[in-house]
Amino acid sequence: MTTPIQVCCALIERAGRVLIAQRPPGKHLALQWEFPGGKLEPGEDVATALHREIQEELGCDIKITAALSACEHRYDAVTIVLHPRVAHLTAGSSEPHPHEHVALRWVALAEIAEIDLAAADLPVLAAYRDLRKKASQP
Ligand SMILES: Nc1nc2c([nH]c(=O)n2[C@H]2C[C@H](O)[C@@H](COP(=O)(O)OP(=O)(O)OP(=O)(O)O)O2)c(=O)[nH]1
Repeated sequence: MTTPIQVCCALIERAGRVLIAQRPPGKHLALQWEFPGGKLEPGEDVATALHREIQEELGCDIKITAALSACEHRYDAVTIVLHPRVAHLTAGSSEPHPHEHVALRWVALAEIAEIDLAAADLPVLAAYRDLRKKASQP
């Protein structure tokens, strides 16, 4: 069995919505939607990798506000361990632009079920829904 690839991703929140990005054609999971992020480089921790990836992919700066549990997912060709973080854009950040994705969308949780999300992201989404539900309870 091959060693899993460590991948970080950010659930960037704004005004009750979360940013999702559509993967380019010709890559693994072509045209599916994901949370922006990417592979950790050797020796990198999740936060460092995520700040780097978000700068490279979207040209913006984030502040991480919460960590969700890591989830392992086995695709046919590769196994990944996804390390999700909840975040928001910093006050001085540029607007996100899709440098490496086909498209970006800010989606409400109520509409995200309709989106063709990468399979590894489904448990991430469930954990995020729980977090938001707990936060809204008195
Ligand atoms: N960034 C990201 N990758 C995800 C998510 N869900 C999911 O299954 N993946 C998979 C897709 C890829 O197989 C892997 C991440 O690889 P990537 O291709 O985005 O990584 P990278 O940005 O470092 O790109 P590259 O150097 O391989 O071109 O994790 C997600 O929400 N965000």
